Amino acid sequence: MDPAVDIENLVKVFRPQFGGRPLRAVDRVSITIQPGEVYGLIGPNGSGKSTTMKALLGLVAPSSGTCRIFGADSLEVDSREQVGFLPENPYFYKHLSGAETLRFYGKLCGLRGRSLESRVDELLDLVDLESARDRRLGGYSKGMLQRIGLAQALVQEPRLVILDEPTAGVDPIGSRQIRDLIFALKKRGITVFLCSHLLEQVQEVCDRVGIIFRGRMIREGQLDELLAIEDQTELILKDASPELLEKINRLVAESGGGEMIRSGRPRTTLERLFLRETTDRKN
Ligand SMILES: Nc1ncnc2c1ncn2[C@@H]1O[C@H](COP(=O)(O)OP(=O)(O)OP(=O)(O)O)[C@@H](O)[C@H]1O
Repeated sequence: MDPAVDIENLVKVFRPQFGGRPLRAVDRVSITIQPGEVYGLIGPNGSGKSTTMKALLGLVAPSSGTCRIFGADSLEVDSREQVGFLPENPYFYKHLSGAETLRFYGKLCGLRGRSLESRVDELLDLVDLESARDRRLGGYSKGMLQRIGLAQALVQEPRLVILDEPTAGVDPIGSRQIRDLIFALKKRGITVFLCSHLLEQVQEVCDRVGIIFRGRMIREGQLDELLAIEDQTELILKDASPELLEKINRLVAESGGGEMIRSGRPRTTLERLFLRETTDRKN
């Protein structure tokens, strides 16, 4: 099966219109995302996350390298058929209601009649905006707007959803709702490619993470592996008596009384890893 996302050696150089130095916004970035995975791209402001996503969507032409969606080159219009996109700053017609907005996008995707109406109902229910369906978007909160944006991205039942900062400007409760929606997408087998500055949320929802810094991918992997501290071992014991702990402290002896739940390396947090990789780095 083709990967959902296959970005190979992507380079994007922006050339200033009136002279000045060209900017290498993305520098030989490769990302492969398998169907059903939730992948998070993190990095400081201006590190090339949005440009990478736009190149994948065919909105920005790569200077070199290729981007493929389920095997189809991003420069071909057909590649976007299976993709839903929530941009960083989605624009909506403020005078339309939630239901009208989804109906509008549904029509653009070729839905009509009953199937359009039932899709609109289903999406409003999914993003928990059923009670606000007839209110104009001009009166929606930021969190509600992000959720209607997410519903819009799901109109044509995409197999891949690309979310550029889905929780930007959303309060913790709204962020939690969006996190739960991402879980719901994963449950349905939909591939999610997101970028976010909310590292705790990325840690919660993503299977794999890439850290991009000044256009380059500096770390990538399964969260478990990335967050493992290499030179330490952790023992988690259930019902361990003080005597047992003492024994363990003395010799790390065989347990006897307690039950070993898990042994492995303790985890750092994604936030600490991110800060270590980006702020301590000169280049
Ligand atoms: N159309 C453009 N023309 C010129 N430079 C651009 C253009 N789009 C992006 N850039 C530059 O490319 C670099 C990467 O920008 P990009 O938006 O991809 O970063 P980002 O990681 O998404 O940042 P943020 O977290 O702030 O959204 C930045 O220096 C930005 O100024």
